[in-house]
Amino acid sequence: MADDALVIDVQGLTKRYRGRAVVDGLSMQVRRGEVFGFLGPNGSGKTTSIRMMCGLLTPDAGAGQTLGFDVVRESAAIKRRVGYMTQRFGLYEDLSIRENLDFIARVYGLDRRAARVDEALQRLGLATRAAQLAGSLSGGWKQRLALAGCMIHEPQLLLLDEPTAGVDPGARRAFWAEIHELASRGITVLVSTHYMDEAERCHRLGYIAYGRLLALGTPEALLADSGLVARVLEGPGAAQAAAALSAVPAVETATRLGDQWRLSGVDARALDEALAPWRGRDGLAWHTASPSLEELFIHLSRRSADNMA
Ligand SMILES: Nc1ncnc2c1ncn2[C@@H]1O[C@H](COP(=O)(O)OP(=O)(O)OP(=O)(O)O)[C@@H](O)[C@H]1O
Repeated sequence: MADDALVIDVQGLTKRYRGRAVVDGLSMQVRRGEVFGFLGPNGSGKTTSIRMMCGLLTPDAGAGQTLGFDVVRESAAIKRRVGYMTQRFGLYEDLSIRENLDFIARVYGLDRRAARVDEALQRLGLATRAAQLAGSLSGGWKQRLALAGCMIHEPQLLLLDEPTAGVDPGARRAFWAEIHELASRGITVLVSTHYMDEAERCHRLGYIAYGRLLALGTPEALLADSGLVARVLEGPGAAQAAAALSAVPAVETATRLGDQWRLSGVDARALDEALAPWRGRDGLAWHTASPSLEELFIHLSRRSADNMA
């Protein structure tokens, strides 16, 4: 497969449960080696979308290919080439680290089992602790072991469903360094997340709400296209001003960050007009700032709720 080959190319994927479309007409493409993130409120259809694209769930309508195979007719071939990690990690706590990896290798019916397990242990830096029970590992190490487990059959596509829930920032950084290392070797990664620090590490993001893909692009492009602006308020009067301004329609979010407050919205003029009467009151000062992904996320959530109302 060429470097710029499309690993995922789907059109109109739809899934219905009890007559309700939980994913409605999903069309998208993902290139080889891309780290693609799905964002969206709880229950918006992220997991269902990922599962349909990876042969784990049959769509009720739509068509397309993943890794060159038909998502409806050749789902078994796709499944064999996919590594899937859910937030529960799926480890056996009362088996050792080596036994967990060996078990997964057996389930996949792999050849060279012992060698593959040894390679995974070396890669993880866990060779000397191979006999330790998985249940005794810290959250960060459990996560790395789970990642090693879902890579043992050398999949070309990796699915990560909220992979860093409950893992500390240091372990998260190490995990993401590993994800990008895999991507640089040509492995494509689909990740669903509620964490903005994970979202900003993706090459591209898709925002899903009510089963529809409402925005798609790089984090930078999504922020630029949103038209959002932000203002940071400082000084003793900041809390009082932010409390009053949060009722102004142009203010979409008012967020406290320690002693500072951030306001965001799409109408820069209305935002500044609302702020103007507060200048200098109680030493209040403010400056412009780039909008954050969190502010973008809230903006998109509100907009989609308004459109669906
Ligand atoms: N097997 C099923 N039967 C019936 N409804 C389902 C089934 N699987 C998912 N759903 C519903 O489909 C909708 C989308 O679920 P999905 O798990 O794809 O959302 P999500 O965006 O991944 O959510 P979260 O962020 O909470 O993980 C939800 O309303 C869910 O209850």
